[in-house]
Amino acid sequence: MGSKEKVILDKQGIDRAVTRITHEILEKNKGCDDLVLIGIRSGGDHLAALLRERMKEIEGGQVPHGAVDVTMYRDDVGQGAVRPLGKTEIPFALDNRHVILVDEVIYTGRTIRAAMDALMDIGRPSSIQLAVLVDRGHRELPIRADYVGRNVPSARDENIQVFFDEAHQPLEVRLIKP
Ligand SMILES: O=P(O)(O)OC[C@H]1O[C@H](OP(=O)(O)OP(=O)(O)O)[C@H](O)[C@@H]1O
Ligand SMILES: O=c1cc[nH]c(=O)[nH]1
Repeated sequence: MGSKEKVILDKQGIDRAVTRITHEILEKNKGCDDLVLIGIRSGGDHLAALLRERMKEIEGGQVPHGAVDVTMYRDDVGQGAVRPLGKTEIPFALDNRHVILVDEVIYTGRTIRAAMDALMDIGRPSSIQLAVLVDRGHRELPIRADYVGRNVPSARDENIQVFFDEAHQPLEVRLIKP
């Protein structure tokens, strides 16, 4: 790791944040009966899988888990090469369910706007709630997260990256200075 990088959350810190967020989701929704978890590719789906596991440990229920690729819904889709990060895979109905949308980092909010449009094309959920591991500020749209692992004040030219191992388990979150 270079001197321009700083670890914001290590494995244990991520684990604690995921556990806390899971409890907050279960508290707010009075359990997991009507929930579905949708992760945004490519890292949000790994975090959604982790939340699903944690919910099973705490509550015993199996929450449906899907993934959304937002590439074609992005507002900059016409401005460069389009590189889908994976497929949208939601093999269940969203109607009348509470969707927990999951992503690694929220910054401008544009990815979340795209994800909400993608989901609304698929069904009509009762609600969409947003869980992120890191909120780094600098929103450009009126969007906020309902569940946040860590708020990290950042400069616009910095970058925050979540690293995963080969089994898609989160390893650490780093702030990278230019
Ligand atoms: O709020 P925003 O300004 O839209 O930024 C947040 C998005 O940026 C990152 O994805 P990125 O586009 O870097 O792709 P990645 O998931 O492959 O890292 C992150 O995972 C979020 O999806
Ligand atoms: O710092 C940032 C900004 C957008 N997306 C990220 O993953 N990190």
